[in-house]
Amino acid sequence: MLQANGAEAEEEEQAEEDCPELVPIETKRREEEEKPGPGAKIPVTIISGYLGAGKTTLLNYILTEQHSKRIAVILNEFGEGSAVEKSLAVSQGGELYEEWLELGNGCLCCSVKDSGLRAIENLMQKKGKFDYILLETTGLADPGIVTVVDSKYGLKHLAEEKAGGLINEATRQVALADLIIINKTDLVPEEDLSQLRTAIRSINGLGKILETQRSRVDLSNVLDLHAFDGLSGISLQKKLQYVSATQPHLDQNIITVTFEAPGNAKEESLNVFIQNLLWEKNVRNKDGHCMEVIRLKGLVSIKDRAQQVIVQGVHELYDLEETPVSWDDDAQRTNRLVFIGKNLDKDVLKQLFMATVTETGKQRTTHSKEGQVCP
Ligand SMILES: Nc1nc2c(ncn2[C@@H]2O[C@H](COP(=O)(O)OP(=O)(O)OP(=O)(O)O)[C@@H](O)[C@H]2O)c(=O)[nH]1
Ligand SMILES: [Zn+2]
Repeated sequence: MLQANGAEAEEEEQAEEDCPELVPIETKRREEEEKPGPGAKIPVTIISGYLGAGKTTLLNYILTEQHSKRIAVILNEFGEGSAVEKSLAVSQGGELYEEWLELGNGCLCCSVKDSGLRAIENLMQKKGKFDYILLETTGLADPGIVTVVDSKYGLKHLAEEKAGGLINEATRQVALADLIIINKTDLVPEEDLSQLRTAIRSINGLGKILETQRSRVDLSNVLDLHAFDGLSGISLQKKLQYVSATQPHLDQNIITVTFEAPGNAKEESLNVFIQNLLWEKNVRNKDGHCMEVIRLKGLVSIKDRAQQVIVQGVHELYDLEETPVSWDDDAQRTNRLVFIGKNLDKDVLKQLFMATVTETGKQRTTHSKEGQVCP
């Protein structure tokens, strides 16, 4: 997770291989901004989107808009060469600071892992505390993702075909998003907008969709994308309940599926289940195609744990996080999971989950056909 976490800060130094954890912000928060919930975590929002969709416009809007939040912004502009100069702007009490840092090319989790993370750490130490960190990027990202889609070219980008049946970048960005901003609505008639909306919703049944001009969005929608989740398992439970399963729309075949399975999950087995999906990629649908999960989100009940646990997954990265919310009584204990990805089959996933993860299930170790390995 890309969030500051006091306990992990020291380990971070040694565990260079692991994905990043930001340094702790031990300074006291301003009282009027004191929020409930555990520790001083800084939400990281990542702004992705196709070239020219309006990411910079959104960042500029956020930085110039009146708000009482202290926000650090890292611009991850496109450029040539193996190391690209990134502009880093910091809005603090209305003033704007700028810095430059070097991030290696490649997907965000790798970039942030090395120099990017260090730059953020330095920044935090130098400038003190921030309420939010925003990153603009076109690559892979951690939870807290805003994707800006161009009204005029969005459909075309979503339909782009990639060699070898790979998922195109635009679809991936929409699939990963917690918030999808359909920007430049001034450029297209309602009919086109409606088509784009349908295509986006068919890919991602979980994220919120907003429509804007000049990326002018209510900031409360952009900041704190996951604070809600972390503070209240109950709210997430409600939210997940209303997630719509989707039907494939464009050729990309990325859909959202969701299921609920009552009972307790065995933590060990849950990890194996998730790792088979995200790491081994050896879970097949009824046609024998390997499922490819881009985004995973859920609220689970883990055996011997009083609190509700949130599952967050983005590509190979995933994370189980305890919420402050307890299960009221045992009858209420249930697991609700949402998957966004390719070749997904709800029935197969649910059966596998019930058979291998929940307490009552019969033991079954793997779901892959023998001798066949998923790519
Ligand atoms: N017509 C119209 N143009 C817009 C809107 N929002 C942004 N633009 C324009 O679109 C262009 C690209 O916007 P940027 O914010 O630079 O897009 P970006 O996603 O940061 O682009 P890259 O960093 O190159 O990927 C600029 O010329 C903006 O002025 C909008 O709502 N309507
Ligand atoms: Zn990576």
